[in-house]
Amino acid sequence: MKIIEVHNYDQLSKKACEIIEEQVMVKHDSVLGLATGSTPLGTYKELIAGYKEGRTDYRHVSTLNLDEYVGLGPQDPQSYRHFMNEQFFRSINVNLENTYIPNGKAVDLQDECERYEKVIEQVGPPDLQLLGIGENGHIGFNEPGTPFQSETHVVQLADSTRQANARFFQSMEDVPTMAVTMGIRSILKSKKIVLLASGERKAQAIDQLINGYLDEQFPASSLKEHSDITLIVDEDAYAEVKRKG
Ligand SMILES: O=P(O)(O)OC[C@H]1O[C@](O)(CO)[C@@H](O)[C@@H]1O
Repeated sequence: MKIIEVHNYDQLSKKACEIIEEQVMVKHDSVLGLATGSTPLGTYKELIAGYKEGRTDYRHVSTLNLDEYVGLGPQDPQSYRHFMNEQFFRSINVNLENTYIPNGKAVDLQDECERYEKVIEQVGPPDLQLLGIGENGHIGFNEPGTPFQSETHVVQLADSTRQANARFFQSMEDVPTMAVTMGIRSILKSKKIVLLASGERKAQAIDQLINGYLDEQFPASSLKEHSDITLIVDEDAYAEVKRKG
């Protein structure tokens, strides 16, 4: 695992942007695997700035997102489709038809998982997958205990994950209890993975990722099996690793 330590969130966002821009410059029809949550927001802002300055062109790029809440559709401000449209897609020249996110409103969720896995096969795998990490080590919405062989599936969200994401909703009751997520096996198919972690809330998880063993109770440990992982961490997220020396 390649580890890039930076001072703060701003530098983390700039570094992630640099890596993604390089990917799109080298391969103009790159497939980008994208993530939601707070961590990649700065990266999207930097990428938008780069686009506006003429550094990048997303006309031929396709994107595959990791997950979506069950029950939320594109019009719901808290849906991940809405998040991606607002925070990134509408500010660049990507063709929206080439942006893929699971459908959280699908009537048959099992069918939706199978359909999305086929989309990943046909469009992907991502040349570069951007990832965040949950405090409990989740990647995408793969909660502790998810088999490493899992493909796109429906998950029951852990209480801690719902609490962590409650800040985006009016009340805890509004936070969905289920999501559709790419599985760990689906994520590991990406050619290159860039994992971002910022802030002291992530320090334990980063320590466990770097110093712990492969363990299905800690989904991010599956990344150790991938041959091209870049972890970008800021000082606070790296603090526990540093403290232990
Ligand atoms: O970047 P955040 O908001 O800390 O979230 C970390 C992870 O949690 C999720 O938001 C899901 O709870 C992921 O999408 C994200 O990678």
